[in-house]
Amino acid sequence: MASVLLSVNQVSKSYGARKAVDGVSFQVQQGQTVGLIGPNGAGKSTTVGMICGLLRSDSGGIVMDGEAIGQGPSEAKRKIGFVPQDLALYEDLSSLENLKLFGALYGLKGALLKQRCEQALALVNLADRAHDKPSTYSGGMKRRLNIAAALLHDPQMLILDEPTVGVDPQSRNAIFDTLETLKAQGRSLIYTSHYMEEVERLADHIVIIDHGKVLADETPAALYHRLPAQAALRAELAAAPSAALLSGLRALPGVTGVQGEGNALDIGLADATHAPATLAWLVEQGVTLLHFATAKTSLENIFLNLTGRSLRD
Ligand SMILES: Nc1ncnc2c1ncn2[C@@H]1O[C@H](COP(=O)(O)OP(=O)(O)OP(=O)(O)O)[C@@H](O)[C@H]1O
Repeated sequence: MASVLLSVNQVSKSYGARKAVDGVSFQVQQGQTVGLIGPNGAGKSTTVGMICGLLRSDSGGIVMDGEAIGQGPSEAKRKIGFVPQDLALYEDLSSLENLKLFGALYGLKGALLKQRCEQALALVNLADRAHDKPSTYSGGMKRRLNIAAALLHDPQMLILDEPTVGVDPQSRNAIFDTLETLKAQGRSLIYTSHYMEEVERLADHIVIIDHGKVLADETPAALYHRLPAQAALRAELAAAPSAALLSGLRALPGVTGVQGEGNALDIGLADATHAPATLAWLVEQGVTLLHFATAKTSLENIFLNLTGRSLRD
């Protein structure tokens, strides 16, 4: 069984009277990828800021690989690489020179510094642009350079705060490819997002946070099981469904909800295996189906389900 690498224990932090993080606890296992998801202002950045030791918590504690994260430099902090939302880059220097500066801050020098810079640039697919200035980069390329900078000291865990904000879809895929490679290398990852599909793509575990509190801390599969409908059957009928048809549908096994609008029917199913019998029942009732499709319910709905609000406005 994997061992615990990071343990966040009941941490809280207020800014003046505003409680930004309120008793947050979760763990990250060795090699695990955790997606920290919540709407704007939920407390994600404050939480990762405390994990990296950039912000001091008011109460609670954080333990990285057996050592408490505190103030000042420590071995525990060196095991973490942090990719903030914005990183100050020297626009007059090339990317390689920027990385050399960052590496020097970690005490790297000589052949090792050169090797780490080259490895990091190759990993984020910027080797061919190493001698260009970041000012000539797209938003996505700058973000990838940020990731390279966080990897120079070879951290066990990489923490990324909203790595895809302001990034075009192609660069977003490149960032995910990089994260997949890091994951395959056995590194632990934490990344924050307010897009469930992004979190689902890579995370072994999802921590949902809202108003500074953890609402769920589970595998994606376990979260799916919390949804009342895990699949949807959408059908377009030749005529608008009658009230009797709608109530008959609602009584069928596996049907968790039915909505009719005009000639369209949206049927929630506990899982997709109930789709054939539901369709057969409709045909038995003499309904003419013009079109139908099944779809997996999006995990995006889980936030709505937990809070009654959607993840984004
Ligand atoms: N330096 C600060 N001073 C005062 N309030 C702050 C500060 N930083 C964050 N906050 C407040 O704390 C709460 C949590 O903010 P935080 O940035 O941690 O959330 P977030 O989930 O990362 O949101 P976002 O996705 O918008 O970055 C918000 O209400 C925010 O306004």
